[in-house]
Order: sequence, then C-alpha cells, then structure tokens
Amino acid sequence: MNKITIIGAGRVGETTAQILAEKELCREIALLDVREGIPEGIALDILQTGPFFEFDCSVNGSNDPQILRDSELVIVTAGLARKPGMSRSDVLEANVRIIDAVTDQILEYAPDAMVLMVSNPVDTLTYRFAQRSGWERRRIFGQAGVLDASRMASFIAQETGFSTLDITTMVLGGHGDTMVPVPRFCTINGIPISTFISEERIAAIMERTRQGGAEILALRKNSSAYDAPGAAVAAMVDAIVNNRRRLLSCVALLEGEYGETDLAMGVPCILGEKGMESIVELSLNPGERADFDRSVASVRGDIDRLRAISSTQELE
Ligand SMILES: NC(=O)c1ccc[n+]([C@@H]2O[C@H](COP(=O)([O-])OP(=O)(O)OC[C@H]3O[C@@H](n4cnc5c(N)ncnc54)[C@H](O)[C@@H]3O)[C@@H](O)[C@H]2O)c1
Ligand SMILES: O=C(O)C[C@H](O)C(=O)O
Repeated sequence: MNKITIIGAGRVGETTAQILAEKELCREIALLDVREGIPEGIALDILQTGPFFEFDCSVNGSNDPQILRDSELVIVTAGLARKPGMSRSDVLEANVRIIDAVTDQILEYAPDAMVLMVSNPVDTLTYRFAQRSGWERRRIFGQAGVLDASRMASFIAQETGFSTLDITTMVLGGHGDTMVPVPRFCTINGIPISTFISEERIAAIMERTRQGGAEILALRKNSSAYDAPGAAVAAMVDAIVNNRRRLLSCVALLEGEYGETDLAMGVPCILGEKGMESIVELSLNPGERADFDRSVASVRGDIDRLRAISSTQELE
C-alpha cells in the first residue's frame, strides 16, 4: 500500500503510526490533527526512529486536511477518550461531532479510501460514518474484537502458563461491557480451553476481558489503553496490506447477517485487500445467542441516542 493517513495524532494515533512504520506497512504515513504543531512533531519524531528500526517510508503531519489526498486507507482515532468512571458511550455526544467533521474531510479529500474506525464508541461511530458517507460496507470497518481477543488471549496465557502464540480467542458483539467472549471458539493449539481451565476460571477470564479497557484506564488513570490498541489496528492493517484474508472479529455493517440490519457491531470478518470482504456467520448456541442479543440491544441503545443527537444538531 502506498499511503495511510491517521486522523487524530493522540496516544492511539501516535502508537499506531510508529508500529505501521516499524512494520513498513506502507510507503507514506500521514498524521492529521487539529492541535497546532503536534502532528508535525510526532511525524518527525517517528521518522527519526527509522535508522534504528530500519524503515525508510515517509512520515508527515499536518493540520491541513489536504494531507488526506491519495490515501488508500484512513484510520480514525480522533476524539475524546473516556475518563475513569465513564463508559465508552459517555463520549458519544462529543465524538459524533468530531467524527462528522472528519467524515466530511475524508469525503472531500480521500473519497476512494477505506476507513478503519477506532474512536469510541466504535460500533456506533462506524455506523455513523457509514450513514454519512453512503459508501459500500466493505470499505468501512472498525477495530474492537482484535484488541478484546488479544486481551483474552493474554489472560488465558497468564492462567495456563502456555504461550500466547498457541492461543486463539474470539470476542464478538459491541465494544462495551456487553461484549461477547466466546470460550467455545477459544483454543490452545486447537484444543478447547475447557481442557485446561475450569468453568469458574473461564467465567472470570470472560468478565476480565469485558472489563479489559476499564482495568487499564483505572491503572493508567489519565489515559485509556493505547499500546495494545495500536498493535490491534496494525494487525488489521497488515491483513489488508498483505491481502492475508484473515478471519478477525471486526466492527462491520450488518445486512441481515445474524438476523440484524441497520447496525454495526463486532462479528467475524474476512479482512483482505478489498477491506471487509465478507462476514462469517457462526452458529451460536442459545446462551451465546442470548449474550449476543444483549449486546445488540446495547449498541442499538447508542444508535437511538445518536439519532436524538443528530436531530438536536439539525435544530441548532
Ligand atoms: N476501538 C478501540 O479499541 C479503542 C482503543 C483505544 C482507544 N479508542 C478510542 O480512540 C480515541 C482516541 O483515544 P486516544 O487515547 O488516542 O485519545 P487522545 O486524546 O490521546 O487523542 C485524540 C486526538 O484526537 C484529536 N482530535 C480531536 N478532534 C479532532 C479533529 N476534528 N480532527 C483531527 N484530530 C482531532 C485530538 O487533538 C487528539 O490529539 C478515543 O475515542 C478512545 O476511546 C478506541
Ligand atoms: O477503554 C477504553 O475506553 C479504550 C478502548 O476502547 C479499550 O478497550 O482500551
């Protein structure tokens, strides 16, 4: 891939840019932010790590949205992060205004790009981008399940002492407290985790996964997570750039899959050079389906709030 632009040169944006550069996932990385000097400063700083990490792609920053021109992929990390005690949905109102502004810039300067949404609440903002852009859904997806699955894998590794390299996990649903870790689809080198971990401990790992973002936020205090989120975004970019057609849990627009429409949420997707190429429909058992439905209801609650915010904005 030639050019990737990251909108929002904050903690997640900066970490993502550094990893993309280190992995040389494109020839040009651009950072766009509203804070004066910051995107230029971060870009220069990352560029100067090139001799150590042996990359030679360019890294540029700007406050000018024209930097989006020629981007093949745009990663959106602009917006407020929650503070301790808040849910991700509590920043919906502030972030929808930012995402609308960013969407209009993408439509103007990078109308042929793919968009990877990261800003929270990510399911609802992915949906918002889709509504406002009217783009085909394969070009629009969000990051949530890759991060949540990596958290779950880390907890399973800690529990069992086995290598994370052998651990496969799957987390579906909305990226909030109702997310759906699915232990039936979690294995250690193909062997179900229930072979090694008791039912009670699996339940504890599922709950810790649901609270994974809040746990980091409580410890870091003034910052939500950004190291693992940046790595999760980079894993999705790697799948696209190298056309790996990986099966990853991504936020995707549902058009009848899982019996849902007019909704974006975490489901297993095939991610490759064309973007979100298809959604894989898993057969969920009654308990998993009930958890999934609870998550659907939660994301739909945010989408209803989104509609209320939109109509208020139209009146302003
Ligand atoms: N989906 C996930 O898994 C996941 C993981 C981590 C963080 N997040 C979310 O990502 C977002 C960013 O988190 P962060 O920790 O990097 O926050 P941050 O405050 O460090 O960075 C946000 C950046 O956005 C910029 N910004 C605001 N309005 C803008 C605009 N209109 N155009 C361009 N830039 C703009 C700010 O100036 C700031 O630099 C938050 O909403 C957070 O909740 C999501
Ligand atoms: O927890 C947050 O608010 C940030 C992000 O969604 C995360 O899961 O780390």
